[in-house]
Amino acid sequence: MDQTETQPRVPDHFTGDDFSPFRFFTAEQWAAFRADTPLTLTEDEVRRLRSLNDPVDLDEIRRIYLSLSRLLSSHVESSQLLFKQRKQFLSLSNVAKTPFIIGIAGSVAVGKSTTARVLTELLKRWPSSPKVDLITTDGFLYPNEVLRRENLMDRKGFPESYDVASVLRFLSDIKAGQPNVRAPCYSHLTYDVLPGEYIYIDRPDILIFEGINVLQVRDLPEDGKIVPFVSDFFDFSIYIDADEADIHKWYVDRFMNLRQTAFQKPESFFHRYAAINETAALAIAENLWETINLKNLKQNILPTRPRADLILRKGPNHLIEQVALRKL
Ligand SMILES: Nc1ncnc2c1ncn2[C@@H]1O[C@H](COP(=O)(O)OP(=O)(O)O)[C@@H](O)[C@H]1O
Ligand SMILES: CC(C)(COP(=O)(O)O)[C@@H](O)C(=O)NCCC(=O)O
Repeated sequence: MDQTETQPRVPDHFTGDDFSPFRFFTAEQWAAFRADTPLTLTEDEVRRLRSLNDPVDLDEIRRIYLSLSRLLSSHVESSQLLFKQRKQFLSLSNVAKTPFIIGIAGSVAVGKSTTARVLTELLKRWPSSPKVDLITTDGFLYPNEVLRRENLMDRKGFPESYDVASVLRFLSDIKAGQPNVRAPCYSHLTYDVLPGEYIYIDRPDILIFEGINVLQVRDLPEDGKIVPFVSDFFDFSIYIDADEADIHKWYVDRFMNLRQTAFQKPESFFHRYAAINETAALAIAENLWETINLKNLKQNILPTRPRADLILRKGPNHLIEQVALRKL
């Protein structure tokens, strides 16, 4: 039996009732919360920040992202105040600054990278000019060599394909205020972790941590050992949501589009799919979606949606139509 059939049904948070832990807004209602937040990005900059096939434009920044930026600003301010008060309470003088960590979760191909890059730029442009860094979790995937050895190549993106201990070490060092904490890098072109390549994160004010499984809850070890979850390190979390049929279409469209671009490069892992005919390529994309990414969405990603502080729900055209904000 397909394992997904045994999973509990995920409640649909967009039917919102009095008992829901979320408040629900249409994109238009949400846009009003922007108040006097200034627009600090240009159309050209947004074009450069968005991923292939993502139509996000300045209207979407005005409608959705400025209110989100304002909300995040109040969360960051409150957490800085709490940090100061806690320092006074404990009579501490020399404590390292703790970065505010924002987790961004959602399916493969839902547009997490665009949201993460747009938010990084908007937050950097706050009047306080905070240092904002962005890390994607794909760098923490095991290298293909290990995945092949463990027979996990068709489980890429599933919890067992990540070096979770490394993720936890990274986040714990970041939260401890360590300087130059390194994170490994991933290439979508070679479809592998880049050996010996790292990005160094040096005491940012805000870290955006983006990846499909960042809200995952793991099984507790039977030996009673205490293990943190990745999301224990988050101060705020966002889940990017859309209908399964829409994400499926975006994944397949992007794959077909990549055939004309990235796959043309000889070093692309998918180079062989640039040469085959369209029908055969379509069948490959459908198969990758069905057997890996959809399975992962149903089994591991969608069940984490209710754990987010904010859910951004997209319509078929990739634009955000509804926003759900966790009640305090
Ligand atoms: N095979 C690929 N070759 C090149 N780029 C890719 C490939 N697959 C995905 N990407 C790019 O990698 C980024 C991350 O994609 P993904 O993990 O699906 O998350 P999301 O679409 O939610 O940002 C996107 O910018 C996407 O365009
Ligand atoms: C690398 C990914 C698992 C995404 O990882 P993330 O950045 O969210 O950690 C995904 O893009 C992927 O490669 N999925 C495997 C199936 C496929 O090739 O689409």
